[in-house]
Amino acid sequence: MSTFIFIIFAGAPHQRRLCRNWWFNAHRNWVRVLTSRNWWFALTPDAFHGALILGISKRCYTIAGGETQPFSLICPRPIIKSTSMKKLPISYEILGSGMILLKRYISLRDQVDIVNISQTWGVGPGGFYEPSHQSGAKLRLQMMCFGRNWDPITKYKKRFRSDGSEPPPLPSELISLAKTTIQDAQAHMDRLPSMQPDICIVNFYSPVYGRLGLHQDRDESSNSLQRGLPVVSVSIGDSAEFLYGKSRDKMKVNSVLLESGDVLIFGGKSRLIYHGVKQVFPDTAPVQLLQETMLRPGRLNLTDGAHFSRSDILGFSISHPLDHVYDICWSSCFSL
Ligand SMILES: O=C(O)CCC(=O)C(=O)O
Ligand SMILES: [Fe+2]
Repeated sequence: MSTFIFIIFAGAPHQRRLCRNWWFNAHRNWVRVLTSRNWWFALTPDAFHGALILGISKRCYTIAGGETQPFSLICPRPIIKSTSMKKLPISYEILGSGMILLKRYISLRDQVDIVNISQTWGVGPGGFYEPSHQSGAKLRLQMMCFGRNWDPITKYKKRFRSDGSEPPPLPSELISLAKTTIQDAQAHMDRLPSMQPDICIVNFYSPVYGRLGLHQDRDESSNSLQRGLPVVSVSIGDSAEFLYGKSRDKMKVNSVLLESGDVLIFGGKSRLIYHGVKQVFPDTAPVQLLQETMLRPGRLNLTDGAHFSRSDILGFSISHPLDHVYDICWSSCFSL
């Protein structure tokens, strides 16, 4: 179910966009005061000083919490606007040492499979939920984990979530995808270690409202971080503006567009880059993907990583010029 709001913003296109972004930000704490089957009235005292907003309740765009149903990636709806899948070939862009963006790397077929896998597990125990920061503020996304539980407060410390659920096992398709992607990336760049994933964080961002602040992925084992074992980040659905940089300084970060089917890898010297999602652009998902999956408006991101490295498991740490070769052997042990 989704929520459609009809509000007309006047002005030049950039003013309308600013206004719309502001409105979505200001209304994340909607208060529903009256509902019927298809209509509801929401009071928004924070932004409009008590103005009454009229909406039609269908729920795909529901961005505030309070739902009792598990969050579903699927939402049947007419596809009004969307982009058709570009017939451009796969290409790559090196964004830094150990950081590479593979454009259009994942085929439509595989994107559909990834949505279906995420949906199947996402509605079950250990599925999507809205995580909170220590302050109590909610992250502006839905999240679930495969393989190992991570959340912004307990990090990897707790095996079970506060609702008692355990993360589902990491699907073999996601393991193979991460490993193959790294192998392909290694053909284009040096100093990118191989990686055997044991964790995948799945995020879903609503358009306009969804975002993720600048952060480092640094809760994995110290061996994994020291060895720069890469993170493999897969984007599906609406496009996003992704920020990355050496520090949290917003003035110094770089920005790149992540589109459906793109894979971003950061390992080696870039393993601890600051990164975040600034915004998700509505109606930018490929129309074929929406037709085949009925994916709700927004962006799905899967971040695969290695919480443990080979050294953690073998109980010693190797630092050797041939580390790269060891890593390949180690990965092949797992793929047998
Ligand atoms: O959605 C993305 O592209 C980034 C996700 C991310 O950084 C994370 O889950 O740690
Ligand atoms: Fe991250």
